[in-house]
Amino acid sequence: MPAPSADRTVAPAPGGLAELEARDITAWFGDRMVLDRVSLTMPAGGITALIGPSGCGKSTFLRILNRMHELVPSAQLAGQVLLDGTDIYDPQMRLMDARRSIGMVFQKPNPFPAMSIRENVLAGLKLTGTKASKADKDDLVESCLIKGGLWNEVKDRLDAPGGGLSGGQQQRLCIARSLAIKPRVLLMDEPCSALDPTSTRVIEETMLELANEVTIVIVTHNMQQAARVSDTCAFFLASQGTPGVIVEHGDTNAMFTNPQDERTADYVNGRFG
Ligand SMILES: Nc1ncnc2c1ncn2[C@@H]1O[C@H](COP(=O)(O)OP(=O)(O)OP(=O)(O)O)[C@@H](O)[C@H]1O
Repeated sequence: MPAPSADRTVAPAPGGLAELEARDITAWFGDRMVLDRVSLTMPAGGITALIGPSGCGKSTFLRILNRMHELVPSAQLAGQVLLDGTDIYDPQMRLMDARRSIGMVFQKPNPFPAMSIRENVLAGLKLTGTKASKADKDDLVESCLIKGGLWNEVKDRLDAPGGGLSGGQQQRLCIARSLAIKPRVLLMDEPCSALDPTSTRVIEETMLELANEVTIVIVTHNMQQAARVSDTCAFFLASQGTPGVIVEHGDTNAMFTNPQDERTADYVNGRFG
């Protein structure tokens, strides 16, 4: 269980909770279009789940939301991603600022294995050139590990290597590391798919607590997980080699109990995918 957020919490990011809006996102790898004019608003302080069968473009869409798509040499993109109204692709916006505001947690936990737990949490400060006193760093390590739901398990061994933790603990360490640079949005690409049910439950509880201070977008193949954690949901589909589109989006409860599109009903009820 994540420790209850007591006296010390991660201070809200400057600017507070942020809405993320994707407008008319079209994406290509080489000549191949993989997303076709996808628009989606991800509400501030909410958890939005991206669901859909394999290959429909969910991860590509997620990576576009913090400018990771452009790391692939053949990748191209059209459209806008607005963080509280500011386009993260605007030439005035520095790449570092976009990535700093919009953090990412990956499918496979990727702590720096030889670095200590403490150094892992603080790694983002180094990368972003942020200076902090020893006392501030101690506070930050503690508050981020509390928020990541890991503090109680590691508080007596902060100098032990991050690679010595279990898979679930490593993933929570990665969440704590992301929080240390105070992102306004946290993107999570199947964060529990490599974890056992107990670790999955702890991460889900952590997410529900974090949503008070950071907007969350999660890609998941697990329909129960989408139903448990998300407030809103978007169903992606790429039928027969066509680019991915959003077939339906909206309130998660409504999409699971009363989907408007037959294809959504078939997918959420496990009839394909
Ligand atoms: N680096 C890449 N180079 C070329 N094509 C890619 C690359 N990454 C993804 N694709 C293609 O883009 C399409 C969308 O892939 P993407 O990984 O976004 O789908 P997904 O819905 O996240 O799938 P999954 O659920 O299996 O992770 C797929 O057809 C995939 O083959």
